[in-house]
Amino acid sequence: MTAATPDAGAPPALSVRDVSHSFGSRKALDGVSLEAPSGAFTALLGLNGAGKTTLYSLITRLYQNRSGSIAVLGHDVRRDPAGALSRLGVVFQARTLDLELTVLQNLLYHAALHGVGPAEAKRRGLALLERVGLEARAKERVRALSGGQMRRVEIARALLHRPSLLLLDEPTVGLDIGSRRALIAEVRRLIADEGIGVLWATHLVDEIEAADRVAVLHKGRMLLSGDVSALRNRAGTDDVGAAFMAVVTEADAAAAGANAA
Ligand SMILES: Nc1ncnc2c1ncn2[C@@H]1O[C@H](COP(=O)(O)OP(=O)(O)OP(=O)(O)O)[C@@H](O)[C@H]1O
Repeated sequence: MTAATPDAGAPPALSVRDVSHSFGSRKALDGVSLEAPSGAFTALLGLNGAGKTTLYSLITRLYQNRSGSIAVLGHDVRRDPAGALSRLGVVFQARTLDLELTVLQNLLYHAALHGVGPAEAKRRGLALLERVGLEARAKERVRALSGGQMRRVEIARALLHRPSLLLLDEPTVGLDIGSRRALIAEVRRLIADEGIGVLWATHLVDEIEAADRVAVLHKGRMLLSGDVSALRNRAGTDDVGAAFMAVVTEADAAAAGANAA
């Protein structure tokens, strides 16, 4: 298979501009902007409570964004929700498969919700299961799968309607090191083969590679968004973990200084 190259003139897979969100008086996101290009792995890096899940909830329209704009491949989620959501595949942090249905039944059910006909859904579902190494388990109940295998089914399911953007919210939580590596490698292959854009929320810096894009979210603010080299240069270290912590610590110190003044 040849690698897919994204159209240079096309809008980015995801564009977030100046988005804020509050829960009562608690500001969870404060003027957040971010771009995830097609054909690239963008890591949304943030500690617990940074605002990653809130941002995903706004992109997927679980919450409605009231300020700023969010667009999936140029389709604004507020003005053209159907156009945006049809181009979006999501793997949530919590498992969302029906344990009592078979693997294939889970996929067919999801495909029906997206208007994919049964014959096409079965053909594509089996092809995607083969991709993630689970074709032989298609007729088993999901309950019989391991956590890592369930995650791979969720990724296959998220790709059924051929989205341009795949959002994953801390997808490796609870997986062992082998399953984590296999899952990340699979997603990277998908990017290379199909040219989709991926936004991968995590706090695990070892999931990031030198060629990736990285967006550092901290306490609701986007501290940095760009190439991994931009993060390293900003912190003056090649160690991505140390660079992440340096940027976060600097932001905390600046906030403490501003509060004391
Ligand atoms: N439904 C809610 N009601 C009130 N506050 C909320 C709600 N959801 C999130 N928050 C708050 O918003 C902030 C961001 O939370 P969010 O879950 O988006 O962070 P996160 O980066 O996904 O964290 P984690 O890595 O722990 O999952 C936190 O201060 C959190 O307490």
